[in-house]
This record gives sequence, C-alpha cells and structure tokens, in this order.
Amino acid sequence: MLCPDSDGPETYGLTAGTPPEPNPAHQEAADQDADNDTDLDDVFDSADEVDDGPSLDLAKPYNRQQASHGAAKPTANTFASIDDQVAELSKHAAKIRLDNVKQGQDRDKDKSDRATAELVLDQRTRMILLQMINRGLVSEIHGAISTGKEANVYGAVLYPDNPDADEPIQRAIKIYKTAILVFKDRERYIAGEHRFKAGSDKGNNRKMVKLWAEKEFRNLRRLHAAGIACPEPLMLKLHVLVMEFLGDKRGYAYPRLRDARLAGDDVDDQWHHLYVQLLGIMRRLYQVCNLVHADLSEYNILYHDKQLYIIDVSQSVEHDHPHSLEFLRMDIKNVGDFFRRQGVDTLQDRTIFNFITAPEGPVEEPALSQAIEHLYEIRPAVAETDEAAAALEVDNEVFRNQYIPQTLDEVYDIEKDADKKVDELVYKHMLADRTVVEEKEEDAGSSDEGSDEGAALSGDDESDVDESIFDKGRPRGKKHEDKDEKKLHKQAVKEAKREKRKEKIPKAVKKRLVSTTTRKKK
Ligand SMILES: Nc1ncnc2c1ncn2[C@@H]1O[C@H](COP(=O)(O)OP(=O)(O)OP(=O)(O)O)[C@@H](O)[C@H]1O
Ligand SMILES: [Mg+2]
Repeated sequence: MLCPDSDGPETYGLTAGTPPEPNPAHQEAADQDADNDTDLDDVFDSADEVDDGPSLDLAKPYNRQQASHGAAKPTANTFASIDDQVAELSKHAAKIRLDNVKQGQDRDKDKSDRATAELVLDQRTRMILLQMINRGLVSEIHGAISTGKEANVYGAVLYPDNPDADEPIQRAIKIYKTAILVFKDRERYIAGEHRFKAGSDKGNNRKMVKLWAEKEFRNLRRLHAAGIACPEPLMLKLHVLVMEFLGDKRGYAYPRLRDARLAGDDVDDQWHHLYVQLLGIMRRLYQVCNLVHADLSEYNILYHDKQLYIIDVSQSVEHDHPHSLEFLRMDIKNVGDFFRRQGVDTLQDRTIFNFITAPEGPVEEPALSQAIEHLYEIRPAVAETDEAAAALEVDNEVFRNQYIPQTLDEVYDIEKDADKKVDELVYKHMLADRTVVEEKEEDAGSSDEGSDEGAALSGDDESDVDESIFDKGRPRGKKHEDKDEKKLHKQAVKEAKREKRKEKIPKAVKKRLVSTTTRKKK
C-alpha cells in the first residue's frame, strides 16, 4: 500500500515544538522560510503519491536536500522500515476519537454526525494524524467542530507533560477533503497568484487540495505576523493543517460572528465598534499583509469578548491577483450587508474601498479606528430626504457594478475618465501619488478636504511609484469583457455621468492622467 521513495510531502511549522517565527516586514522571506522548513526524516515522505512530481517552487529546496541526503537513505529495507513505523504509529490509533463530538453547538450537530459517519479517514490522513500524535503536537483528536463541502475542522487536545502544573492545550485541525470535485471554483483564486504559479494542476485533486491547504497556512502566517487576530498556524502536512484553537479551555469554539449574541445596554455601540474594528482589519490585511480575504463574511469571522478573529483564508489573494479588487469589493459588500442587518449605520462601499486601498494612512490601532470615525465625521450630511437617500443607494449600486481596472493598462475609457474628478475614479490609488502636489500648486490652501476616504494622497515623487502595477494582470479591453460586464459597465458610466460632480478635474491633473496612461500603453 505504501510506496517508497518519491518526491515527498512538505511539512511546515512546528517540528519538535519549535514555533514558526514569521517576520512581518518580510512576508516573502517568511514564505520562503516555510519552503525550507521541510522535514525529510518522515515516514510519510515515502507514503506520498509516487506520481506527484514537485509541483511548487518550494519543491526546489526539498529536492536539493533530497539529493544530498539521498545517498544516506536506506533503500533495500524501506518497505520493512515503513511497515515498522506504521505499526509503531498504530499504537496511537485509539487517540483519534472522532466519534467523541465535543462541540455542543446546535448548528453542527447534524453535521458532526454526518462527519463521523462519512469520515472513515483515508489511510493517508489517518497516518498524518497518528504522526502528529506521535510527535506530541496533539495528544488526542476529538470530534468535528465543523464539517463542510471542502474541509472538516476537528478539535484536538495536547495534554501537558506535567498535568499538575499546566492546563491541556486545545488545538484545531483542518482537514481538506481530497475526494471532492469542487475545485473548478478554486482555480479562480489560485490562478493569478504569483506564489502558486507552478502549482496549479487542475487534473490532480490531491495536489490541488494540498496547494489549497498550503495557501491557507501561508496566509494565516501573514495575518498572524501582522498582528491580526486569527488562529496561529502550527503545522501543515499535505492537506492537514494544525492551528491554534479559538475557543475556551473546555474545547468549545468561539461562535461565528453570525451566531454572536451581544449582551448589555450598549449593544448598538458594540456592533458599531465591531464594524469599525473589522474595517481596520481589512485595511491592515490589505496594506500590511498584501492580501484580500476574498470570502469575508459573518461566517468566516469568529467572535469573542469584543474581538473579531479572521479565519478561513485559503482563498485569500495577493494584490496582484487579477480579481483582487473585485474580491475586495465583494468583501466590503458582504460585511456592510451583515452589519446593516445588525442596525449599524455603515459607510458607503466606495468610501470603505478607498479607505482600505489608500497607500497613505494609518495601519495600526488606535489610529485606524480613529481614521474610520473621521470618515463618519466628514461624510456628506446624512441623507434626510428620500431622494437623497435614494441617490446614495444609487451610488452604492453604481460602485458595486462598476468595472474595476486592476492596472492602468486595463482602464476602459481614459477619455471619459479624464472628465471625472480623481476622487471619483475607482482606481485612483493606482495613479501616481502626484495630484496633491499639483492641486496644491494650482490652488494653494485647498487640501484634500473634499476627499472622503480619510487617508490622504501623498505628495511623493513620481519615481516612487511602484512600476510593477503596470505589468501585471490580464489586459482587459472591451473585447475581453463578457456581455454582462459590458452592460454593467455601460450602466455604471451612465449613472456616474448623471451624478456628475460640479467641480471639474483640474487641467494639470487631467493632462497628467492622460499622459500617464498613454505612456504605459506603449
Ligand atoms: N482555529 C479554529 N478554532 C476554533 N474553531 C475553528 C477554527 N477554525 C475553524 N473553526 C470552526 O470551523 C468552521 C469552519 O472553518 P473554516 O471556515 O476555516 O472552514 P471552511 O473552509 O469554511 O470549510 P467549508 O468551506 O468546507 O465549510 C468555522 O466556522 C469555525 O466554527
Ligand atoms: Mg468558512
């Protein structure tokens, strides 16, 4: 059953109790650390698929080590050795107690039963879990916290060496399902990710799942390094990810934001603060981690004691992903919809989008929250008439349907855009941080007061512009758009015109806008 000697799986994270030490300032370096953090003296190296060639960049360091260690590896008795080790691991079998469903949450009851029934773990997964027990990463694995289409999450517990002195540590284990066919969708998230260029292999489910788990592991590391509340990722082995458990000492997970029940006299205030907290997290995620969550909603946020925890980041994408801004807009909408249902007075989607993407501005609390409160202060007077309220709603709709160019090369109609105020451009943060200087020159004394996004544009020199934004992404002119997109875009332009602002764009800015784009088109 077990086949010896192939390109084996990579293990990330805790090895013999060593916590990962990601560096927030060097995300790529952190990712690279993960690449090198392989454990080769591992029985499951041999248990991995024979036909799986190295699929990722991170296979390179592995291969190098493989080559240098290869000679020392016993070959003749590999089968016997693996069998011995399997037998050795089997002594832990009783510690995988998936029928012991600890999570008492109603929403999961049926699902847990289903999970138990359906989860006769495949041999590979079982071996990975046994090995984790053997290594002391966890002592026992319990019932499902959650089961879904793509992954199940289980509670696990690590009993301390000295039970008198230390409390048991709860952990969560996310096991991605390998025998499913829902990856068509996932391709959309992985394709376009420079980190996973070589990894996508639609034809191989197991590889795709592994990639997916790896994406979650790396993204969690980024969040954790950036100080965003999330489960700390501890170990990854193929499609099995061990992470910090977000819940109480007895093993009950924190509720999803959707299920959170706030108590007290100031529930409205609490919801408002959670909303502000989340917008801050989204900006931090974007600016510090370079990520867009891409599935952010009340289902993928846990709540405890006034704190939001971000989970489920397997589909999160980098800025340069061709759909990252669309995903961001979707996240903003989902978050807004949820908080409005809680009675929160939410900001306009467009305002939030600009707040999150503006390169200048705070990324740390409490300045983040203050900047958001400032957005409330400077927003146009609350729409008192039905007409004004409707106009605001129209603006929200326009924004939601607007075509968002991902790079300046993708700007749809520069001539039309040139007639708009810079603030109206959904891609304004892609433009060189130049306009303020010129605005100031033209109209001394006027600042960015009129802007409602809270974070001011900087007066940086053009040379500081990240040129890389110009050469990434699929060029998307009219002919690349599908019919619906075209229609939506047309509607958006029409609406936007109707709403046209009184002030026109300053001449110098207009000239600059045209010349920037023209230059890049060459
Ligand atoms: N670290 C954790 N600690 C406690 N509970 C967790 C943790 N991670 C996940 N959960 C629980 O498991 C649930 C599912 O997790 P997650 O959202 O990451 O999986 P998923 O990818 O949505 O799975 P699927 O899409 O298959 O439903 C969460 O809603 C949460 O209740
Ligand atoms: Mg989820």
